[in-house]
Amino acid sequence: MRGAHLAVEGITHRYRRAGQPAVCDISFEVNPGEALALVGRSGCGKSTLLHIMAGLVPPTQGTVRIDGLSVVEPSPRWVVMFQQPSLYPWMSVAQNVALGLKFTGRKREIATRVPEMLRLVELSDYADRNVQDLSGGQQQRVALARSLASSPEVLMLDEPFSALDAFTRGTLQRDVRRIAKDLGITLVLVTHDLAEAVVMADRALVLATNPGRISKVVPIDLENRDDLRTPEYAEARARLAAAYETAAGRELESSGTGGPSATPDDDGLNAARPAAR
Ligand SMILES: Nc1ncnc2c1ncn2[C@@H]1O[C@H](COP(=O)(O)OP(=O)(O)OP(=O)(O)O)[C@@H](O)[C@H]1O
Repeated sequence: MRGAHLAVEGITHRYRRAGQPAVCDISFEVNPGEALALVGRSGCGKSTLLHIMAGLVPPTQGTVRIDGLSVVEPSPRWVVMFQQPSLYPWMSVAQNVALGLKFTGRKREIATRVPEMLRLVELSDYADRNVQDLSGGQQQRVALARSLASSPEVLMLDEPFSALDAFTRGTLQRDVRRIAKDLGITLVLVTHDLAEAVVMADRALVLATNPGRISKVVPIDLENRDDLRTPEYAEARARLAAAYETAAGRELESSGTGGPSATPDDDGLNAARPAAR
């Protein structure tokens, strides 16, 4: 597998024709194999942006390109995992993992790919179990194996671990990052959990609200993501928290409810929208 390059070019989206845009003039790129987090307060447009990037929602304006190809519909090359694993309860673990291959005409690969994917997510011993007998964390691992079976170049995650307990969440965060890095997959993660962004991402885009726009880009250069007690982790987390608060402060300001004043600090990203469409 190999990660794809992702280019988001001048995306604006309005759910209602005359309403305020949910996201406004957003441009950024993600490098092949990079892990990017989209963070920001509830309602800043993280999920809207991810759904547009996955081809689930057509944007009002702008383009998303994956390796130069315009995204206009979902594809097995770019897959999304949601908070709910959406498994078929009457099927076994292996049958659920095989579904993507079955629906995309790759039935012949099932015999080799499914055991391989189950090994990757450490569920080999559960292949024949009914998915209903699995814990929430194990079910998310099944969903992950199903997503990976079609050899995607981009894996998009929409708060996939938020329903899990802290320990299971921490293990899955590290495992998903490790698997994506091992396979070279480009990762895009939506989360409001700053610790999750620091553990999983190489870079975080912090969004401000009303309308959703990029407020700040925060690089997260951490050698060690297994030990969260290091000064490097604390420093990265503090930097991200400061950017998050600035974005939230601006949101308070622009909605006219007061709040801390903030200097514009968008790294020129929204202005630097590529001209090509
Ligand atoms: N289907 C929809 N129809 C109309 N408005 C919508 C729809 N989905 C989202 N919105 C609006 O678009 C804005 C952005 O919502 P979105 O769900 O993308 O934000 P978010 O940052 O992912 O929020 P959260 O963290 O709470 O999930 C919000 O104002 C929301 O009310």
